[in-house]
Amino acid sequence: MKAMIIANPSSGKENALEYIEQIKAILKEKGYESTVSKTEKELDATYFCQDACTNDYDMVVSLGGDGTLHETINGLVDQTHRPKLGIIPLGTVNDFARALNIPLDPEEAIKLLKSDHTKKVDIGKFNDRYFVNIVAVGAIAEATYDVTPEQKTKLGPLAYVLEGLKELTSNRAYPLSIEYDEMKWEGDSLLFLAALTRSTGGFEKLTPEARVDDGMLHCYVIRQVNMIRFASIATAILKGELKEEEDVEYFTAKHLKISSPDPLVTNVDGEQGDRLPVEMEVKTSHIEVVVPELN
Ligand SMILES: Nc1ncnc2c1ncn2[C@@H]1O[C@H](COP(=O)(O)OP(=O)(O)OP(=O)(O)O)[C@@H](O)[C@H]1O
Repeated sequence: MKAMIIANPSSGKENALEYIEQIKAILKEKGYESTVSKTEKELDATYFCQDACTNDYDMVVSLGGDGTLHETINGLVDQTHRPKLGIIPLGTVNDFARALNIPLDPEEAIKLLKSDHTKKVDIGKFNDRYFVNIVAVGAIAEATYDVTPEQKTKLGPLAYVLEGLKELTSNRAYPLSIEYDEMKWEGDSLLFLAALTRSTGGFEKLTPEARVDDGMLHCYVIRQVNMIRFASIATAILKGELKEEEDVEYFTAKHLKISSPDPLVTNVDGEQGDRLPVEMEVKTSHIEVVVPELN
């Protein structure tokens, strides 16, 4: 069997290469011959992964942060032969690893590669690219670009949450039109979220209803509210009860289109995405990931 290790030397603490021998040794025990592909720039992970698919590799291991993982998955999704995916998280947020209960300690995640336990997970299509965790539209989505690399290193996921909350309190709402399955929602919204997993933005309670393999986008629309109501929504987020709030519309969808008269930018798995209008759908149980047995 053949495995490709896609390693981003610049991820996290810039120590990806220190783990390569350990990964190779574990994969060898499992009967894999490994090739190492080191990324040098944006999209390298996507091209490497596409090569692994067309050359019939049996497994691809992403060794890096969410950016590397995202690029790797984008290389997998459209292929007919899709190798199993192993994830060694080295980044700051590691949302997808959290959602799948993959250890955040790289050494522990490497040991997990021995496991025969896998899970087929949903992938979201967003215009002509893919996402695994969450799409956000509104003030919080715009805010995540203000997080500096220093803040990210010091505060980790909290940096996004703090920036996001700061922006939300500015109480800027945007007119949104959301067509989902056979339904439609229109109104002014502070924030729209479409989540595939329960771990989003480094927060394990933001979207607790979402499961990685339920074939659904879990959507939350926060309406324009006054500061008192906003405080109640912020508390609900911390308790994992966002959908219970009266100013929050919650629905699930397999397919949706979202538009606005304002040229709003989107945030897709923590990175800047296309401006509205955008279209999303779910590819159900599309990628097989090595996970711990408790999944
Ligand atoms: N050798 C390299 N040097 C610099 N950047 C690279 C290199 N190889 C890939 N990249 C780019 O670095 C981006 C960020 O990588 P990644 O998300 O893995 O690390 P990170 O930023 O430390 O993680 P996180 O975002 O979770 O904190 C990737 O999306 C990729 O485009």
